Amino acid sequence: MNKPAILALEDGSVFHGTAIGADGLTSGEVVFNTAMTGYQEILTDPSYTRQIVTLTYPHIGNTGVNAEDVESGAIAAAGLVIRDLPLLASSFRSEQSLSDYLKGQNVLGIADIDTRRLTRILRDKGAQNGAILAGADAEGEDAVTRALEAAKAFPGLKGMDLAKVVSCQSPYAWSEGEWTLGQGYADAAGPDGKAERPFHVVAYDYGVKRNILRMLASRGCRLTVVPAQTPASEVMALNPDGIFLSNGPGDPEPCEYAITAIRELLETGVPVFGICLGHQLLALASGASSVKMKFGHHGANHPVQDLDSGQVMITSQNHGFAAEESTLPETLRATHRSLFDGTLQGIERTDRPAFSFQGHPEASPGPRDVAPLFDRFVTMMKERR
Ligand SMILES: NC(=O)CC[C@H](N)C(=O)O
Repeated sequence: MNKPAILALEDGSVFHGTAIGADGLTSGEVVFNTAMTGYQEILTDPSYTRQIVTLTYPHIGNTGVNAEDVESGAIAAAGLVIRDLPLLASSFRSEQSLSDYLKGQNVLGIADIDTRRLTRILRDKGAQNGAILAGADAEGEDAVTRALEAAKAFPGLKGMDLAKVVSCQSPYAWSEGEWTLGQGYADAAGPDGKAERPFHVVAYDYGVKRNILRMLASRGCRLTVVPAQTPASEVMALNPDGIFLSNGPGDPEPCEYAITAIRELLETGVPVFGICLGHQLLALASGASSVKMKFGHHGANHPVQDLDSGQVMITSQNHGFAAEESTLPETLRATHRSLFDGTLQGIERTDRPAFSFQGHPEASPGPRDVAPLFDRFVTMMKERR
């Protein structure tokens, strides 16, 4: 039997639907993602911590879920909102239904609501704080009032430091990702899987997605992943060839520990590469400012222009904050811009081997246009030798 669920937004909007995950209450910032594929990667992307994600593609769950397509150890999103959950999951890779997956991880989901109406609200008014009530909690005369109260009680992501909350507790080595791509290997040895990977990269885990680590490993990087609050001195003691700044949830501005460490690391001249939150943190550490966007970028087909070559790339995106181009200091140069709204998508330091990208070059929802950015990082490490 179908169980009821309610989604409420801080603006007073209420949606009645069906519970497809765990019972109970969840709150967070409600955002919409326009990708047609990749719901499992989206749910497990740590950048979605404290966000309730609605997917604009109407049928979600068609291919079930499997143990391979996760970007982290567990679902990170605070809840899922969809139009329609198919009755049957059909794929040779499917191990579980989306509904059982949500329930097994105690994550709430709501289906059978008008996600187009919801998305219009989020586009017009901006991302909204919201709440889902599901199961017995969504019953009773006061259920709507309770949902609205929970939506209004969520403090919002502005000012929220979540990178250190989702980060790993202690350093670990990462080697998954077959070393197949040429750029990384020392001149004599090919990527035969026997030679030692030539570059040691220390990767800050602000909420890192696993495919980023695989992309680096497949280019000949040995990785040491370190907690978000690791001081610069400890990173330098590991003798890195390069430093990677990961994606992650929340507002970059309160991450003082990261901004301070990055500032110190930039002084050493070791190559630095940042993605998404890591990009925003590189900007802040270099003296630029960040802003909260109206509804952000969450999708898999966003056109981004390389300002040097003029080339337009189709990119995967997931961010609600942005480094502001008008605040870039002399030492930072804009390298990429979104063709949707003109916001900054890439920067490089003019005085240091450091660059970053706002979108997700590791995601491959079809297009792989931005993957060469990883090669650029490897080339930088090679050149520094
Ligand atoms: N994917 C990310 O790293 C997101 C960065 C940041 N939390 C934002 O929303 O802008």
